[in-house]
Amino acid sequence: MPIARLTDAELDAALAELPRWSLRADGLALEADLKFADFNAAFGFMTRVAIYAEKADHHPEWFNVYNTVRVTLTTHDADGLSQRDVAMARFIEGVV
Ligand SMILES: C[C@H](O)[C@H](O)[C@H]1CNC2=NC(N)=NC(=O)C2=N1
Repeated sequence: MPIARLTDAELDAALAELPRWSLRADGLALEADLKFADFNAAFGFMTRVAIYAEKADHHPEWFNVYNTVRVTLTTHDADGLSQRDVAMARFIEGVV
């Protein structure tokens, strides 16, 4: 089922609220580069996000190298950004 895309105003508000996150060049995703103390901390973070993702049925795209995780949030069912991405970014800010 399609999900509503963020309006320009909603997107501006989300970017203001989430300083660690930036808009991908194509405007269809939020990105953040996160750094942790070590691999254990990075993988612990990914585990917490994975549990959220399963509950929310909303899944991140991410790339992990040792203590870094590059996270990309987009809503496939919206072909762009939705409030689900904002909610996930907020959750991530609470556990990072
Ligand atoms: C069938 C299932 O509910 C959908 O494919 C869900 C799963 N996880 C998802 N994750 C993300 N990031 N976007 C989606 O549109 C999405 N859709």
